[in-house]
Parts: sequence; structure tokens; C-alpha cells
Amino acid sequence: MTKERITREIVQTMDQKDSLSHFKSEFYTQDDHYYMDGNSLGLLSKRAEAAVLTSLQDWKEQGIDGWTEGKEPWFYMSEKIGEMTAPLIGAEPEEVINTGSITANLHQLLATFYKPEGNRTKILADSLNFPSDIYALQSQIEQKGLKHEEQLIQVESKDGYTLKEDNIIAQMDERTAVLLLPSVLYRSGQLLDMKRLTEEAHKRGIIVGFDLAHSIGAIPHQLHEWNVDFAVWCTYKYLNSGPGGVGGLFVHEKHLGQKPGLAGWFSSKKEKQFDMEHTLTHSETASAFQMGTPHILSSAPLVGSLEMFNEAGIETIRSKSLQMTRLLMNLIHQELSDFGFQIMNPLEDERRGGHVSLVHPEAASICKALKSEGVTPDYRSPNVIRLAPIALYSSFEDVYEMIGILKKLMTEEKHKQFKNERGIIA
Ligand SMILES: Cc1ncc(COP(=O)(O)O)c(C=O)c1O
Ligand SMILES: Nc1c(O)cccc1C(=O)C[C@H](N)C(=O)O
Repeated sequence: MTKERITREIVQTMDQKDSLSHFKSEFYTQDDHYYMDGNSLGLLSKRAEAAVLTSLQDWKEQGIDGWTEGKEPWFYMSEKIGEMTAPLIGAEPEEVINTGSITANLHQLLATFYKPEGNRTKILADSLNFPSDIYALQSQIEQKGLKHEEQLIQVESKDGYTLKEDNIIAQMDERTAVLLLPSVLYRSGQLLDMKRLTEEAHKRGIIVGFDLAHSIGAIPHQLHEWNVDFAVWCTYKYLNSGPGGVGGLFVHEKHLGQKPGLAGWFSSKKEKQFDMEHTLTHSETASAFQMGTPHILSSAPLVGSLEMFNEAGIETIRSKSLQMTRLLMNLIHQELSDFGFQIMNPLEDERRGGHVSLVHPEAASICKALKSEGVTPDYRSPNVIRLAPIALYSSFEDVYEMIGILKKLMTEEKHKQFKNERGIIA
């Protein structure tokens, strides 16, 4: 931690040096409001809005011809977004497609890659992953006529927040068919060593998949180079596609050409799709893992949003995000040491994602009090406050202001006015 006292002047200097600061005006942010929840639902940008309006205009003016003749033809939009996403995850364009949701894509890729055979029947996961991933794993095991209680192995966490890569590797063996892990854990923000885990799993003949929900748009990846077999993600968090925005998937080139586990007419080769044959000629790219008609109005925002990510560059985004979360942690030490907060995310740059995870016994009431004071944090049961300053639309001074607000409300015990229990979502 730094020794120098952090002042407003210091953070203002950081803002002056920030090469990404101009992006803030491209987002709908509110004055005197500090939005720290972009790790759950990112904010709307003007470019994303314009992209949706383009698709609406195409529909208005062209009706069905919008599929091929629109300004942004709908028939090719999922592939275009896949190409735009590829640089963020270190993929070849044909390895990526914009489709589905994390849960739907997990079902698709498990239906494709989970092939229990002989003794190799188990799926290795962890005990801290988001519930939807675990439900998908359980039901895919059941789909194969097996019992998930016997086949799903969930690596335990010693502290209830983080995982040790060594413990995960220790559980990989010749009975493991698939390994599925989050890149960044949704509560603690721990970033797992995807490269090492993939290498170790492959040595043992295991197929490797990652859920990139909490890393895509915040952290660079090298999925192709690391030889990851598949990955899934959502786009409504760091990629700012809006509520229910269409997700994405990656399938390594070495598996392309394989038949999708769950086929539909959008799995087709584009030039064959409208032949309407009952024998599927599936695409040879990640497009094959689509099923039905793409959700154009929930994909379109990405055409605008990803343009900004590619202009900014994911390495620059990561570097600012690390600087912001480092500042946030330093300010917590400087300003909040009397109030019983504990930082649960790993402190090292290479082990933490885009959010800071603060544990406090009164986390729920503190989050409600923060909201009443113009800060949007994110609460996760039972005691976690997640705070995510976002590289494209948060400033260093926002982080400074937000900690000032938190300190004031803790000093005045304003959170005591709120029930220490979760609302419907947070
Ligand atoms: C790690 C993780 N997996 C899965 C999900 C659910 O994804 P979806 O609702 O897009 O299927 C979320 C968030 O909602 C998540 O954070
Ligand atoms: N997907 C969400 C939704 O449909 C409603 C509210 C929140 C969400 C989220 O994304 C939660 C998020 N995955 C989390 O990490 O908690």
C-alpha cells in the first residue's frame, strides 16, 4: 500500500493523465451520482443507443429486407459482433459468435463437449460459481442419464471467498471429462490463472471451459493461445449491452467443424440456411453453435459499444481499471480502517478482476445507505459489497468522492436506519 496520503489534488492529476477520460462523455452518467455497479449492469452509451436506433430504422424503412439490405444487416450481425469481440479475448474471428445467454450457451457447449465415456464421466467445477452455471452442469449430467450428486465435483474454498489453483489441479484426474470455472469469481473478484489451469487440465485429457462473465471487457484474455476449448459470457456487465443483452461464446479453432450438440437453423452455413433442407449443413465456424433467430434489438447495442472497446484497447482498459481498484483499496485503508471492512479480493494485480469486494457484517444496510446518498454499489448475500469503477466511464475523482460518501455515512451511522437484509436483487 502507498505511504503518501491520497488527496483530491492527487486523484485530479490522475484524471488529467488518463488517456481514456474522453469516453466518459459518451455514456449516460448522472452528475453527482457514482455508479459502481458496471460489473452487474453496465451503463448505456450514446453509440449503443445509436446502434439500436439504426436497427429500428432499418425495420421501419425496410421490413423484412432489413435482414440483408439494412444499414446494419441483421443476418450477419451475430458474426460481426463476434469479430468485434475477438480482440477482447484473444480469439480468431471465426471462433466467436454473439448468441444466447451464459446459461443457454453453457447448455449448448456441454451438449457438444460433455461426452461421458467409460470412467471419464465427471465434471469438475467449484463451490463458489454463480448458481446458474451449477444448475446447467447438474441438468446436463442428468440429461446423460447420470446422477449429478455423483458426477459433479465442486472444489471447496477454505475461506468461502477464494479458490486455490493447486486445489483445483489436485482434483483433476482420468475420471474428469470437463472442467468448468469462472475466470473471475463473482463475489470476491478473484482472477483465476486460466492459462495454467488449461495446461494442467489438458495434460490429463480434460476439456476446459470458462465463464467470462466477470472478466470480458475488463481484462485481456488469450483464449486461442492458451488453447481453451470453449468459453461463454454475458455482455450486459462490462460490455454495456443493456439488460438481457445477447451473450457470446468461443469455441477453439481445433473444434470448429464439429456438429453442435443442440442444432437449429441458425447453426447452418449461411448460404444453405434458406434451402430449408431437413439435413443440417452446419457452419464450420462458431456460428454453428447458434440455434434460432438472433435477438437483434438486444444485440445491436454491442455494435456501438464494442467500437469503443476496440478504439480504447483492452490493455489500456485493464491498466486503468487496475489503477482505479488500487486507488480504491488504498483509500479504504486510509479512510475506513475504523469501520470493520475487510477487503476479500486478492490484492495482487494478476489475481484480481475489475471489482473490489468488501466484506462487512452490515453490508446490506450499508449498500442501501450508499444508494440513498447517490452511490450505486452492488450487494451480494450474505455480507459482500462489490464496487466496480469502470475504465470507460468512471474517473479517479469518482472513486475518491465515493469513499468520502461512504466514510461520512459510516461516521454518522446512517446505515443503521436501513434493514440489514437483501432487497429483491441486491
Ligand atoms: C458468473 C455468472 N454466470 C452466469 C450468470 C447468469 O448468466 P445469464 O443470465 O446470462 O445466463 C451470471 C450473471 O447473471 C454470472 O455472473
Ligand atoms: N443477470 C442479472 C439479471 O438478469 C438481473 C439482475 C442481476 C443480474 C446479474 O447479472 C447478476 C450478476 N451476474 C452477479 O454477478 O451477481
